Amino acid sequence: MDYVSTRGSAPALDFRGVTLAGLAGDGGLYVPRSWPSFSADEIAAMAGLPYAELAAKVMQPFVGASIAPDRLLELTTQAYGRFAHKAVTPLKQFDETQWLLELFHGPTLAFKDVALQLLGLLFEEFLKDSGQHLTIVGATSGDTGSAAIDAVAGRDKIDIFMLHPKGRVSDVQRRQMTSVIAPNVHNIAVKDASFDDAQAMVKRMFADTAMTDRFRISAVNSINWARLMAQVVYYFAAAVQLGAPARKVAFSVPTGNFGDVFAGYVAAKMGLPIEKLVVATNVNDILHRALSTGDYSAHGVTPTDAPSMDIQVSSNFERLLFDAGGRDGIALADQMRGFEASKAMQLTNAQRDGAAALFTSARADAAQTADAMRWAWDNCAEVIDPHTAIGLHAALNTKLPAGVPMVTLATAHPAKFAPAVEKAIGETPALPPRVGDLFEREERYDELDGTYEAVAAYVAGRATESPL
Ligand SMILES: Cc1ncc(COP(=O)(O)O)c(C=O)c1O
Ligand SMILES: N[C@@H](CCOP(=O)(O)O)C(=O)O
Repeated sequence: MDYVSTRGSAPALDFRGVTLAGLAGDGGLYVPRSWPSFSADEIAAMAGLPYAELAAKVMQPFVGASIAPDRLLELTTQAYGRFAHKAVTPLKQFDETQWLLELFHGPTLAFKDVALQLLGLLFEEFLKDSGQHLTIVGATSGDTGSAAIDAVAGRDKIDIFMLHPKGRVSDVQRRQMTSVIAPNVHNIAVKDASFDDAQAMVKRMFADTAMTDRFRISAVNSINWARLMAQVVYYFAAAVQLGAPARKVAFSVPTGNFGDVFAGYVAAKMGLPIEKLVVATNVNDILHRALSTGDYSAHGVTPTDAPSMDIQVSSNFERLLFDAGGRDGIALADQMRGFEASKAMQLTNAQRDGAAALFTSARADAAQTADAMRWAWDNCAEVIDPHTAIGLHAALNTKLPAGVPMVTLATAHPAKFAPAVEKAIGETPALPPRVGDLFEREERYDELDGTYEAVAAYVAGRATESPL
């Protein structure tokens, strides 16, 4: 298996190469050259497998010769051994058609743990015996940061620099990052910035030879293919429990950077019978507008009760535009350069038609988000977080053929966003005991002006030089 860039000019790499590279050298994102697929019999045989075994089976075609099958199983067993639920991503039933896939049983209480617990181990696997040191630079609207820090804190050959927009993550999210006191963890609160600003700085660093000549820079955001690969697994886990391959299943996915829902697209490409993928956004609705009208234009970020989805420039949408639009990297590079300059672009007919075959979309404002939290509480005594509620709102408003179950991805534990949950349902969700003393821990982070120069100088002053 090798990987090509969505912008057509970076060299193709194997799995080890894309994992360590993060972003392609031409500014594009890596995707597999072709999609591996499973037969109906192979999918049927996945029913009942322990999660770690299923994960190794689904991911092996992407990993190829970079890791032997037995070793991959050891890594998935270690990664998912830290989850608080034996099923890792348990499925709950709401009613005859609506289901909830709980993805927040990892160490930092959000779906990011599913991929990042593994990615931390993959980095270590690929760095051992290499003499190289990795400088991870990431941007977070709250959840990626804590999950990535948990996954790499204390590792010898890795430094992590995590940028969050100051004041725009929840208190729990901030403390989960800033209370990890380890010599290789560097938290940066970027002043007067949105997640999009922070993400743009991270991408710029990958193209800055003054940095890349000295440091081996990599990514933990979903621009890194390995992140998405690990997220494909839970689509298989849920669908086979609900009767796949004999029965189609639909998924509603709270969406920001388009990584989670793109993993669903990959699962469909691999043969999983998915009826629809519902892209659920908050009022930062660029993806809903793009999928429903073809207009992909960023209107500025509005802070909401679902801060992790306060995103307007969705990195992984580029992967869909590439694949669904006919895989013309050179044309896409041109289109993306236009978008980067004007923050607006029109999808081509091929991109729109390619996307429409599987995706639909919906948007939830503040009142609709709160209504969905109340629906889950009143009808099922289930406390859900605002991000999950946006997915549930979309799920409840999507028409499906009879007999097709709808699975909403529960992307975060409600206690991460307790004030918004309490406002909606009058109940305050408690933090699970494993993070119980969070509010007593010391916090450590630096504040920086929101300029690329300030961030680059900060990283350069603390990172360890490493040859490529
Ligand atoms: C809780 C939560 N839900 C949903 C999302 C959106 O996921 P994605 O960015 O993969 O679309 C995020 C952040 O990415 C998140 O942290
Ligand atoms: N919602 C994310 C934003 C970054 O997305 P990623 O999936 O690309 O890492 C967050 O919580 O940080």
